[in-house]
Amino acid sequence: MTKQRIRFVINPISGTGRVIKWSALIQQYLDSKQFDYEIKYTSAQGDATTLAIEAANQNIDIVCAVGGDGTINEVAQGLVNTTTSLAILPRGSGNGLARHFTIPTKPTQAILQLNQGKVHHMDAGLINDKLFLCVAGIGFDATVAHAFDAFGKRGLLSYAWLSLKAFLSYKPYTYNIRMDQQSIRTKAFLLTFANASQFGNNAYIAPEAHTNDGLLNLTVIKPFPLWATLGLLIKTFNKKLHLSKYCESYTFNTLTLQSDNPQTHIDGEPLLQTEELQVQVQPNCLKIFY
Ligand SMILES: Nc1ncnc2c1ncn2[C@@H]1O[C@H](COP(=O)(O)OP(=O)(O)OP(=O)(O)O)[C@@H](O)[C@H]1O
Repeated sequence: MTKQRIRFVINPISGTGRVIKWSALIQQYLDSKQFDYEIKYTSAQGDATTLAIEAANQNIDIVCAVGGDGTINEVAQGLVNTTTSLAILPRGSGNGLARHFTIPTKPTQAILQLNQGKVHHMDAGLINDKLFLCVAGIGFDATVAHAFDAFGKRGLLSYAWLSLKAFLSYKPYTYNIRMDQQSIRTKAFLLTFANASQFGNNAYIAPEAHTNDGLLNLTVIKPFPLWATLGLLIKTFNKKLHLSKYCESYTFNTLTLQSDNPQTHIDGEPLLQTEELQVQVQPNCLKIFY
């Protein structure tokens, strides 16, 4: 059997909490009969893309992103439309894409799962020419992503605190959307463009989204009364959000959106945009190994 070559691209600053000794764990648990591997570390933003492009040029079979959705996104940027597959060892705060593919969040189990991995094909999304793999959006979640970025302190507690603070003063915007053949004008609490089903932490914003259907999903959460908040949260974690009367769900190939809201996010990373948003699916553009 020919061995597969894996390049691990580790973002040493991803995640919070204890330091994980990836190199020792990979040596111990990755099946050396199946794989030859090398480990590279990022030292700045953008490095993961450079390391992934280099690996694809060397026909390395798999580049495994070790980090959060930001690192995965950077690796994927280097692998789209190549024969090299993306793999994931999750080490972020939300791990939306990894959880979508039921990749374990425990390091040892995630490495052991690589030993059973197979290649699958997936779509991605483009939002104003920037790649997203999991979700991108505008509205409340983007406001929180911007606040989180500016806050400086990471972790779930900071995220929960900033979400609560933003929620108490949030004013919904009006959006003009042109989606394939359909036009919608709507006020919304948030709009999410989803390739995969969740934001991270098993918060299913688009429970019906599939990464291999050649389509993106749009979830529109309409403004809702305060008393409906708990029910919406419960539905989000129970994969039932699409059944709420405050939620509208669509699938699309291409979409343009105009609004006065300048704050968007891509896979949870904040993005400021002034022009209109253009979102489109990139069908079957990436191989993923899990
Ligand atoms: N060595 C480095 N030093 C500082 N920043 C880095 C380094 N390597 C990568 N980065 C940047 O770190 C950012 C955050 O990475 P990542 O998303 O993996 O972690 P996270 O923020 O902890 O996870 P999550 O997105 O799930 O919250 C990325 O935008 C990446 O460009």
